[in-house]
Amino acid sequence: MENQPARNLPTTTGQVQYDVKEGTVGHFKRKNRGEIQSGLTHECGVFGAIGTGEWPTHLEISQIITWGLVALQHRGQESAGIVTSEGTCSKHFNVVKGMGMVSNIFTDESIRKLRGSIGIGHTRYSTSAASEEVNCQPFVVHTAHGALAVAHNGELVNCDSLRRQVLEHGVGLSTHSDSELITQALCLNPPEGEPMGEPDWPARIRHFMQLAPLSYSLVIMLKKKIYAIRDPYGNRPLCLGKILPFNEPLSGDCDENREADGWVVSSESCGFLSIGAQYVREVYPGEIIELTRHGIRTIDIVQRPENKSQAFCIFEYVYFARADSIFEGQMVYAVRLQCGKQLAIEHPVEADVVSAVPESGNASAHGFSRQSGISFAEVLCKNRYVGRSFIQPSNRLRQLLVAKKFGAISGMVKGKRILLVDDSIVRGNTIGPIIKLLRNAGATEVHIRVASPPLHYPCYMGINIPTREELIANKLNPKDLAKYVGADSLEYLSIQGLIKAVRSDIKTKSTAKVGHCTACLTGVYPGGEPIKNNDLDW
Ligand SMILES: O=P(O)(O)OC[C@H]1O[C@H](OP(=O)(O)OP(=O)(O)O)[C@H](O)[C@@H]1O
Ligand SMILES: NC(=O)CC[C@H](N)C(=O)O
Ligand code: SF4
Ligand SMILES: [Mg+2]
Repeated sequence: MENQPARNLPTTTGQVQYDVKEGTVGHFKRKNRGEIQSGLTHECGVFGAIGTGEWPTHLEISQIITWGLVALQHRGQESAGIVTSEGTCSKHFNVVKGMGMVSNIFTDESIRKLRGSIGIGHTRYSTSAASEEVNCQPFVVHTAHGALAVAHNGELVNCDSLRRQVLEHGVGLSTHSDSELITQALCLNPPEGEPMGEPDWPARIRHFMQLAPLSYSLVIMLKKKIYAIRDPYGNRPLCLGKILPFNEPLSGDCDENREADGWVVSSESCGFLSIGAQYVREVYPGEIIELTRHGIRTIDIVQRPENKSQAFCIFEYVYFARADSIFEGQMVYAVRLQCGKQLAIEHPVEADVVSAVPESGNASAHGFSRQSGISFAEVLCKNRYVGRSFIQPSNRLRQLLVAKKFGAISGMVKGKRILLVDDSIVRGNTIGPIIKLLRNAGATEVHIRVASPPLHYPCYMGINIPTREELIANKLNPKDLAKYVGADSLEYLSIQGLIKAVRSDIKTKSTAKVGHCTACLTGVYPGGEPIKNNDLDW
């Protein structure tokens, strides 16, 4: 490992060097996570809100952020935090953070404590550093120019080398979190210096973005403003919403010039209507937006290296995002529907009923049903009180637990040939026990269709995709997997089919403006090849 080339920052050719070996930070990744999981675990959610006009604002900022985080709860359930500013003292922010779900941390009392006209929030699924109180976000640091709070979704691909750089500046870090590292890196003076000792935050942010190409969506709060930032590849989502005066209709087109009571910025738009906000647009890849009580403005759009494409995570469409969120001008639900239609074109089958593995498989199953003309029926009930991941010592117990998570609606199943759609197969823990359930309930045939291609490679950009060895597609081809899980047939959507479904309704066809990361499917990483290493701690 000592002999590895220096893994520093983007090279002049624009090649990103991914810190993939187990280093100081890597060692702490996934610490305390010995549980057996199914699926892809989620990523983080970030949220920010600001009142416009006179301060103190009449908006209930901390309540708005709490509801915003509740809507982003599916992105991370380990811990959450909110930091607010009253806009009067640059040394003091109000902070509430804790382990667990949003509704447990933010009680009426803690929401009251979070006074302010501006604030940011975070809900965490850890990818770098352990799931512990000390790593909860937003991170707050006190600089010579006042306090700074940062909430981060994503994972730095060059974390180790950036860490070394920051430490070389004499800065101490108190955790192994890449998000704390970002917070400290933002405090570095930009190379061009700063006028008269005043901080030039946009220059600092640009400097950080040049040091770290991937992967982040950030909300950064100062005493009186928020910066919303997406990495130049646009890998993680981030969008803008406008809080309209009470009683104004939220439907219809929204433009940035319409009068606003406040602004919100969020990983996903799914919670906007419930907080009285209207979806405006996405933050563009590389864009730095400043939100103040006077409104919003784009400060800069940091470009990618010339030969590199945009790389929005395609799995946001497949699985991570809530179906009622909007990305690239389209509803996630509509894309999943399209994936199901494409799947039916690629892998038709004779069956009596099309059904879904709830939740994420639902929309694709409806798409399959519409395309094939085979009617849709629910055949499984999901117990919402059984968690997504679980600790069990044996395969037998693990499989029994999956079975416990679902129940078969026998009346819909008995004597039927069932075509069952799921959004993804990762480790293969879920689908086998479900097939067994359906057969026990009297299904005569069970055919599996997967609305995404097989996963072959790990993700270095904020998603917990297991090691190659754990990914079932690296052990069994579709035919053998069908046999292994007890299906009559099993087929995946093709990579081209997924891309086609995702892009079919995107207005612009310009390849400079549209691009998706498919690295976990293809092994082609957005910034270039990662340094290969077998000790991946994923
Ligand atoms: O092959 P495996 O490793 O077993 O994982 C695949 C399953 O995990 C996910 O479901 P999950 O229950 O996490 O979430 P959902 O309710 O959103 O579908 C995904 O939707 C698949 O159903
Ligand atoms: N899933 C995420 O986006 C995690 C953000 C950050 N890397 C952390 O571990 O806290
Ligand atoms: S590797 Fe997969 S999960 Fe990770 S960002 Fe790319 S598409 Fe998303
Ligand atoms: Mg599922």
